[in-house]
Amino acid sequence: MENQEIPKALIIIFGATGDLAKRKLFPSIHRLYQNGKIGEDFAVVGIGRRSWSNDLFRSNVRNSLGDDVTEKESEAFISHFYYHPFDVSDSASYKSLGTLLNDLESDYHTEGNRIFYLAMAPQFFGTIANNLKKHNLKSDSGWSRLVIEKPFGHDYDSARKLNDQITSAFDESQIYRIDHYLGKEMVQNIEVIRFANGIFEHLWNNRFISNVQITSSEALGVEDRANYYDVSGATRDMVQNHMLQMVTLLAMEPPINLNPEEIRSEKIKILRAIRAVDEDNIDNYFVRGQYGPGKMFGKKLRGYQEEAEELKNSDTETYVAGKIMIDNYRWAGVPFYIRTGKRLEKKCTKIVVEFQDIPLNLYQEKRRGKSPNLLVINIQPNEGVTLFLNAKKPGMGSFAEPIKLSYTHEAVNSVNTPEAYEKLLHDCMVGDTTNFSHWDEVSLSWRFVDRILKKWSKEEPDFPNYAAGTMGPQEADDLLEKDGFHWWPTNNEDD
Ligand SMILES: NC(=O)C1=CN([C@@H]2O[C@H](COP(=O)(O)OP(=O)(O)OC[C@H]3O[C@@H](n4cnc5c(N)ncnc54)[C@H](OP(=O)(O)O)[C@@H]3O)[C@@H](O)[C@H]2O)C=CC1
Ligand SMILES: O=C1O[C@H](COP(=O)(O)O)[C@@H](O)[C@H](O)[C@H]1O
Repeated sequence: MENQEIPKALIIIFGATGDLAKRKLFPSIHRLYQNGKIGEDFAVVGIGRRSWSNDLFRSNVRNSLGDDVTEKESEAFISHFYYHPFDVSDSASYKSLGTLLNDLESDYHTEGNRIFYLAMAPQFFGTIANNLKKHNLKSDSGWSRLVIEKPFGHDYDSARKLNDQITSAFDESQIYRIDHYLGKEMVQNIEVIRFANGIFEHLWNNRFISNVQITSSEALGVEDRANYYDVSGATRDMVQNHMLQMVTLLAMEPPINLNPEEIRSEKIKILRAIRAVDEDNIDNYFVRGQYGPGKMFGKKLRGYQEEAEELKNSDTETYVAGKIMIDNYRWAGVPFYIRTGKRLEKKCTKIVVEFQDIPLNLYQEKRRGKSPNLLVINIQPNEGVTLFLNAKKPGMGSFAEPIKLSYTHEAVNSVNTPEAYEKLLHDCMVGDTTNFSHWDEVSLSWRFVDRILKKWSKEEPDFPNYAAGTMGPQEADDLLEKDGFHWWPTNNEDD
């Protein structure tokens, strides 16, 4: 990791007229500017095919910042933005891009530092990386970094091919593969909660933990991303990346220090230890679903197949739940349950660590139902940690009742935590690769989900199998019930 001086760089965004740039990248760069994380020594070059002028590009950047930012505040910021239209498959156009970058480099004193941010469909990644190399756009004087958006491939083979293309132009150390969950405040907090608290780390194993549950539910449906989503599905869209990343952070051994290489090496060991389930056995570990018509807040909702013409008769899964077993000394026998899906009851990402009961619980008979100790890490929409304990029920007699100790992040920090993209962009500018995915992680994750997808591709699912606005198909509940567990609720008010 490099030192944390105010970074100076040119940021070249391929796909600057697109949705991601508008919704996430421009506002994040603005927050970095507003908060003094970047100074005046930066410029952004936007690339797309649309024949926009610098002025039109700047006014789009300005609009992306929302109404809370005044014209005066935005003026200085947008003056750092330049637009350079061309088709990225037109090799000759990279020459003029090079000239523009050299000019801006001297105007903005960026010392040769360049971030090439590929906010475009993956089929362009190889072409762009090759042209950047061929036309010497990688800097000789400063550093050059390539930021790549998901999806990183469609399966292991295509990811491997994509990686070969990129690594023929950039070293692994220059490649920053974005997984925006790794930029979320409470996902980053997993390591701190585990490794800075004696009370947890000593219990963090199969002798004291009975199971771990990770839920990432979305109330939104497929929206206007039918083309992308229908070839992806929930497994490629969420499990291969975000969900498995959270599993590795929860399960990894303490690294010898906090260097990116050490953390990565521990995460990779977990991915290698995840049980590779036989094809015949996959139904005992993973279930899939697709939403049908339903209701949310009294409003009727369409089913997935009715959301767009091209989704008619689709057998793409919009929901996945699974049991992941990590066959190593620490975790043997402890299921890590994951579930994620669209058009569920509510937007919620949370982790529940369920501790085993004590060998002889004197209050067992007097308790209503099961109330094991739970550590809940709330990732969104609320950020915080809750520990569920049992204490005496106030009043006569001696009965135990569950109580909770809660820490809500916003209440303590009062300011909004930075957006995931804001942190990740800053990490990239200071050369911190900790929260980006290494090829070894990506490849092992693909190998894991490929087995599941291969099995599913051979069978016709009985879709739809859950109503929009519910928490998913019955099969997901059965998955835990047969192990003697149940999903802990996602009610945010219970956190
Ligand atoms: N949007 C999101 O929330 C998220 C997006 N992503 C990923 O980010 C990437 C971009 O997504 P998104 O912004 O939604 O996509 P959009 O379709 O909104 O934007 C695509 C961008 O690519 C440009 N483009 C397309 N073809 C060419 C070409 N031949 N030459 C030059 N520019 C071209 C378009 O510019 P023009 O039309 O002017 O040519 C546009 O700026 C994708 O990989 C997506 O999976 C990842 C996570 C979330
Ligand atoms: O990567 C993706 O993530 C979003 C969910 O992200 P979140 O930060 O809102 O939890 C998901 O909607 C999208 O389909 C997927 O591509």
